[in-house]
Amino acid sequence: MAKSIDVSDLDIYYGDFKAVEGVNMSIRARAVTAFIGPSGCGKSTFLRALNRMHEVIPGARVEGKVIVSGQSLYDPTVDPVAVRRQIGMVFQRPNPFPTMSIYENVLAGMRLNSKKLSKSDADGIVEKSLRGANLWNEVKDRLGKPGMGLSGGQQQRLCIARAIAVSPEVLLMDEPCSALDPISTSAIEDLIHELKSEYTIVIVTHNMQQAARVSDETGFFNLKAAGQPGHLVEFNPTHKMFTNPDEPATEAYISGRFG
Ligand SMILES: Nc1ncnc2c1ncn2[C@@H]1O[C@H](COP(=O)(O)OP(=O)(O)OP(=O)(O)O)[C@@H](O)[C@H]1O
Repeated sequence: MAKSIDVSDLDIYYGDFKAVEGVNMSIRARAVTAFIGPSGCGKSTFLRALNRMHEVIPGARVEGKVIVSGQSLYDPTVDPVAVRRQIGMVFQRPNPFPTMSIYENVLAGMRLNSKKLSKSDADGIVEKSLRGANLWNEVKDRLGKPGMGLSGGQQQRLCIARAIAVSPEVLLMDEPCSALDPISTSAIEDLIHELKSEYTIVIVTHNMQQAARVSDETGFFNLKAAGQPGHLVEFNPTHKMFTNPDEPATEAYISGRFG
């Protein structure tokens, strides 16, 4: 089931360095939320704090609250591995497992969850996930072939199929199209549009046209100065953000006057 995420007063650190400061935000279920902003303002850091991937870096930690449909993500009783299962992540570069077939790549997350699957259940999940990622028709006759043999755009859709195979509640995407050509980018954007009926999707993108095309809500992050923490300047419906933003800094960024 898609879940909403409420963030309050979130500070994010790498050791002593505060990378992101004071974020308050409500991310809606079954909607696409985009994060934009100049390089180094903490978009990826903030995204990784939403599924506890941030803390795998030694010395990294957060202060503040992240509530996922009523449950505190950083509560000491919460298992971070279970969180990462429920809140999946797709990365900038497609990263299928190099030694695995297309079929096994889709199931990799399920296998990690150590679920014993019957052949017919496994077949069903593979087909459903590949259909969900709009890849089924292109690969159905070569499921046993290596995932690495696909094009970049197909590999990224395979990674999305792998992420949705475990039925996550939220999908986090960190610049998922930055390594792709315009046609593959368009395929991923169409897919994001379809997936939002089932999932809560959060996407970091450098491409403002992409944010405008795919998202319902947009957060603009910025830095006050070099070496200072990044912060959320404005969070608004995407249409408003790109036509009539509240903050002059947002206006300057989206009109290309800096960043
Ligand atoms: N593993 C790390 N250890 C220490 N500092 C880090 C680490 N990763 C990121 N940072 C720092 O945290 C700040 C935010 O980085 P982050 O990658 O989140 O920004 P970003 O907005 O996603 O940038 P970009 O758009 O260039 O990807 C930067 O100052 C960066 O140098």
